[in-house]
Amino acid sequence: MEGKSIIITGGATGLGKAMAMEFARLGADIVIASRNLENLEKAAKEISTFNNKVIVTQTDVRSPEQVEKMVRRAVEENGKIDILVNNAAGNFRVPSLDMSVNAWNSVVDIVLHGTWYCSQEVGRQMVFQKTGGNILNIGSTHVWSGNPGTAHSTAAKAGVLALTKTLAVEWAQENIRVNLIAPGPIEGTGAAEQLWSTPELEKAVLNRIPSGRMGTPKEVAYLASYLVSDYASYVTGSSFVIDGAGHLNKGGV
Ligand SMILES: CCC/C=C/C(=O)SCCNC(=O)CCNC(=O)[C@H](O)C(C)(C)COP(=O)([O-])OP(=O)([O-])OC[C@H]1O[C@@H](n2cnc3c(N)ncnc32)[C@H](O)[C@@H]1OP(=O)([O-])[O-]
Ligand SMILES: NC(=O)C1=CN([C@@H]2O[C@H](COP(=O)(O)OP(=O)(O)OC[C@H]3O[C@@H](n4cnc5c(N)ncnc54)[C@H](OP(=O)(O)O)[C@@H]3O)[C@@H](O)[C@H]2O)C=CC1
Repeated sequence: MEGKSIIITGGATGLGKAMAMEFARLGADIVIASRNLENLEKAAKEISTFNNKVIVTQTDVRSPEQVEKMVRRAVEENGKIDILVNNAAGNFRVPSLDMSVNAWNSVVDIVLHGTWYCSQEVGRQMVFQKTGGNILNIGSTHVWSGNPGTAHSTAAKAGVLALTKTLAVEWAQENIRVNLIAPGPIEGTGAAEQLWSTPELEKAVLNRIPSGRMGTPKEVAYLASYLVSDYASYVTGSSFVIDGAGHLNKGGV
């Protein structure tokens, strides 16, 4: 990944930071973008221990104007963009019958609209550069299993999966690959705080995973590294589940 210029939204925490660290270890220049500047600066310090360039940009992916600024900044600093990881997301548990309009909009705006704004802006830049490139979206296994209590996130992630396939076909001639990683529960991340914050919830989540444990952020980062690298040069329009077989039926009666 030497010399590659990579934007990771939500790159200051959880899976985003783990991917940023791994891409940096492999030699890439990193731009991390999210809302909390303090988190961004703290993460940048850690990511720059690999002697690569790390830029932070305070960006709310729900704003097309802020996304445009983020892309302009990345191009000014690094001269180009090779890879975009659409990782930023919001999620919380709320019964569907009680969900407010704002609660629905807030999550769908971050997950689906934010992914679209970033993809379109970066896609335009990659076409302008005539370099090709690739986009990696972070989805969720909930798209296939459903997940009571997170209708907003699950529906938005399904939109992201459909967008992945559509853009992969539309932009294949531009040599832009578009893929998706669908993680199951990963330990020590924002999802843990939002979705299994009590011991009872955590136990219920663990119970559904045949491998008997949650994944780690590093395991997701290793898969991401493969997908954005040239080892995956013929892989596009695909989704990759990483969940210890959690989306499959465990068997038994
Ligand atoms: C296997 C896992 C799969 C996927 C995992 C992940 O994605 S993990 C990723 C995990 N990481 C993250 O999620 C990190 C980022 N997450 C966040 O920043 C926030 O959770 C956010 C998504 C609410 C966005 O913030 P914001 O400042 O834009 O929003 P705001 O504060 O203005 O609220 C907007 C509306 O939502 C309402 N509402 C909020 N919480 C709850 C609740 N618990 N209950 C009910 N409702 C709730 C709130 O009341 C308001 O509606 P109202 O009252 O006006 O009708
Ligand atoms: N961890 C898990 O078990 C799973 C995670 N996923 C997916 O993995 C990805 C990472 O999740 P995880 O690491 O758990 O969670 P985190 O909460 O650690 O990461 C979410 C990141 O998104 C950023 N973000 C949220 N809203 C916005 C916004 N409006 N604009 C820009 N950035 C924003 C947050 O930063 P800030 O608040 O500062 O903006 C934060 O850094 C998400 O796409 C999630 O849906 C999917 C399945 C399982």
